[in-house]
Amino acid sequence: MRDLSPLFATDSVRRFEADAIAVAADEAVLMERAGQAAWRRALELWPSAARLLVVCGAGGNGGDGFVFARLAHESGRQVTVVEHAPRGIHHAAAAAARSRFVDAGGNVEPWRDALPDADLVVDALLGIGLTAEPRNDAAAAISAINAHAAPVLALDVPSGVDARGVPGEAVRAQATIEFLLPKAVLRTGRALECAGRLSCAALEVTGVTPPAPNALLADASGLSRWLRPRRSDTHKGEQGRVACVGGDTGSAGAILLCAEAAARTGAGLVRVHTRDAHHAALLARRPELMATPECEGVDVDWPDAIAIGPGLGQGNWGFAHLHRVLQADIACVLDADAVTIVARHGFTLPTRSVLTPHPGEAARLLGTTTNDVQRDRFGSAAAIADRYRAVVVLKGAGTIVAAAGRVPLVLDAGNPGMATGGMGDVLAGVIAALMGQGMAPFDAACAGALLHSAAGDAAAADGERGLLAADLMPQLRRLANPA
Ligand SMILES: NC(=O)C1=CN([C@@H]2O[C@H](COP(=O)(O)OP(=O)(O)OC[C@H]3O[C@@H](n4cnc5c(N)ncnc54)[C@H](OP(=O)(O)O)[C@@H]3O)[C@@H](O)[C@H]2O)[C@@H](O)CC1
Ligand SMILES: [K+]
Repeated sequence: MRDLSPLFATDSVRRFEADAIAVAADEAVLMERAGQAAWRRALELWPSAARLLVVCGAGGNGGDGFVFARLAHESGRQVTVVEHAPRGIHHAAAAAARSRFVDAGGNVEPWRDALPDADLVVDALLGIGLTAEPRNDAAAAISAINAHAAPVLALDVPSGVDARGVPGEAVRAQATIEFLLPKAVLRTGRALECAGRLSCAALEVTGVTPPAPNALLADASGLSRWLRPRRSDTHKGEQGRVACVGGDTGSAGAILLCAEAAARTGAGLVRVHTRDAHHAALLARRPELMATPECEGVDVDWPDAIAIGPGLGQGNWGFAHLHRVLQADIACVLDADAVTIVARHGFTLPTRSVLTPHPGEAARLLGTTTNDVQRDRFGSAAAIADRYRAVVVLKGAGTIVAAAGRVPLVLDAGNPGMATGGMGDVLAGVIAALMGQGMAPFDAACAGALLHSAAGDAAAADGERGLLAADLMPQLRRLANPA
């Protein structure tokens, strides 16, 4: 079993930094080590970059940049520092780092609306001291970094990322080197896209207890934590009966994908509740499935878990099915239209519920905007979990699984090729199948979201563009059986 990697909120990093300064090393020492680690990283990633441009801000992040600049200058590189400090440098260690660079013969130019040519840009403008949208002057410097032709190495965070996400303009880096502890905020949403390749330098701090993690990062290697081989004497009744509810007229494909994914994730029996007109096509494609005549409705006593929502629609047909399911005390996954109906009517959910919203659906659940959700993905996932007393899988780059009282999981898996129709339907089937096999909702959501993203990555080996939801099926089967 591999452990999941701990991630930290910015205020936890701040507290750890304060402890480190009190116990292990003073701020200037940490800054020196940060600059050294960044310089080593630059040499590793861009060994032949001869002309280096370091954009330094007024705080500790700028100080790291000055250390970097001095080391690069001492190694014989051509270094220019562009300083963006309209209110001057008030940070003592940063001011000292600046003086050492200048004393070593380094060249500092003030920010003047444009940046000189270079082979590599180092972004040392803003670090974790940012607490709001960058002011106009800083936003202009960020835009100039983004417009530069050279690759960008960001120090600690891409400038413009704050503790919750990306409030406005932000640097889009090829790589980011974090200091002390890896940050949760950089593993999801727009901040993830801005960070590029991530690495973390621990700055040789010893004898200081790290804080409790604020999130856990999971990649495909974590699947074996949840998915164990089956007992040899098992039978299909033990592997879970899963009902998939959805596929109103014209949306048969959505519920077929959901049901097939449940079967490929090991559900013992899968029953589909959809329009009668869809049955022939459904059973022709997957004869292992069962389809219940519409007139019988959903038998909530039969399944061990239900996936409801794919292609459900928001009309009377879908509403009636959802209403029936929510009366029962059953493990259920609510996806797509089911999420929207729940948001609209404020239904109370069964105790074992998993909601799988994309950011737009999450905004409906919270009565806010998609931008607000993306601005603070961890906070939004937690707020939905609290409000609806459910496990939440907030989809999108760096999918988050959250539940009240649990440390959230964030996925280091998935790819842009998965932004296509039907992928969410597959996810709902996967999670329902795992709940049907006896997993608790939070574990099923974690394992299911990871399995789904890992299957998407495996399927994308043939190319992200043109990836279809159905391409995940063979990969789901393979990955659901880790060695
Ligand atoms: N953590 C660690 O262990 C270690 C941390 N270290 C490093 O220190 C960094 C943290 O340093 P920090 O606290 O000085 O903050 P930081 O990000 O440089 O920004 C401060 C400056 O930002 C500015 N500014 C603020 N808001 C703004 C706005 N809205 N819009 C525009 N500007 C705004 C404000 O400038 P001013 O308003 O004065 O012009 C202020 O002076 C950290 O990320 C890491 O790199 C390493 O050296 C060692 C180990
Ligand atoms: K930065």
